[in-house]
Amino acid sequence: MSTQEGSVDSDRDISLDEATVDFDSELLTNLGSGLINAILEQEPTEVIKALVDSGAPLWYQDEEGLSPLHAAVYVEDAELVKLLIDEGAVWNAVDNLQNTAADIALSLNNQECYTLIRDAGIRSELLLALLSARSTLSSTPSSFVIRDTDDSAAGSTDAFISSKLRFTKDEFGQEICLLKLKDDEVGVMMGWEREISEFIPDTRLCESHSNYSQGLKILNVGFGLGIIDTFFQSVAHPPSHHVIIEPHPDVLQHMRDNGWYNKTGVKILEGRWQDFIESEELLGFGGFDVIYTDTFSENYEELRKFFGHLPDLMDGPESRFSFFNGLGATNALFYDVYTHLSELHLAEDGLDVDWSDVEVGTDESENRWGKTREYFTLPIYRLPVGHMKSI
Ligand SMILES: C[S@@+](CC[C@H](N)C(=O)[O-])C[C@H]1O[C@@H](n2cnc3c(N)ncnc32)[C@H](O)[C@@H]1O
Repeated sequence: MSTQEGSVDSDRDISLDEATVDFDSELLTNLGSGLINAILEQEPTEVIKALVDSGAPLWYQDEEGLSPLHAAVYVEDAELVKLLIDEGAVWNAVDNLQNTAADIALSLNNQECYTLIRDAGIRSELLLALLSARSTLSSTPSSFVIRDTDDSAAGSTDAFISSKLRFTKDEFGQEICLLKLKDDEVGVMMGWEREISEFIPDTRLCESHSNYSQGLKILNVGFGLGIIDTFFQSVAHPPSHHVIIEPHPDVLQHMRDNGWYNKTGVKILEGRWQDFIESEELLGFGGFDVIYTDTFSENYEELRKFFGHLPDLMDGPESRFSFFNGLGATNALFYDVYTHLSELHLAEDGLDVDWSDVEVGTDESENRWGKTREYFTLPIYRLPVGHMKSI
């Protein structure tokens, strides 16, 4: 066969392949839109099931981003929602307005549909966490929490630590810390979080502890603006030991400039928590009464690893643990799934969690923090306080 003949044959192969792909995608589009229409027209469940069995794709989304699951929620058919989930519907697909099917259920005040989808999300994320712990599973479209592939300074610790930070004051005189990201600056720690931090040390973590009057042993991971550490220092009975783990050179310099290295009882461990977690330098304190962590640039997988070290770090059943519960906080469903996921994972590590709702989205603060609050757009912050389960 000549080279020329060969290229004619391969050209024909390519166009045959293209024709097959076109045919397949047209078929799938027809099946997908047929399924969505059948759901919206409230055809009997058996008809819908037959369409799914004959290959109608549950992942299909029409021009408006509507999926079969969105459609089932629009017609408020909980039985169908369950069927589609059991058949593999994508629980976290968003339409063109960025609404998941569960968001639609919330807006319709349909608790049953919402809970079915939320629980599917929790199951899916739990499974992915398990698989990811056992293998080198990479991110999948249905995982939003377990693996975060953001390698910018906002999502990667390495990039974050080598980025420049700017400590400044905003127009209202509040101290803020900004991180340079390409042409933009992102808030690493913003004043609005004070509302959350203020709530933590006195009431939840410190005052009710039986060692409070003799000075608690406190561990904080991630100094940031030092809001939480300042609160820990300002309680009526200051900590006997106050360990702060912080890796960023600009933050460490800021701590130096503000006298943190000279405070009584304060020990600064320069590095990441991963560098110290099994070290004598940290474990030598012999168990902490209060532990808090908020590392900004790490994903849930890292937080989950930190949870696993808590039994070694906590002094006993009276010790308390809290963390900045901010992952998934741009969407009510994702935040709910993430909150449940962390509760289940903490339970595996032997901790019970009490949750308190803190209002952070008053109209005034909404305008006040504008773009800098884009990573937490919900009106309610769910504050966790964990205790070791007593045996
Ligand atoms: C959002 S700020 C913490 C804010 C703090 N809770 C406050 O009250 O101001 C996050 C901090 O975590 C630090 N950080 C990031 N990765 C870390 C890691 N692996 N170990 C310890 N600290 C880390 C950052 O340098 C930053 O100072």
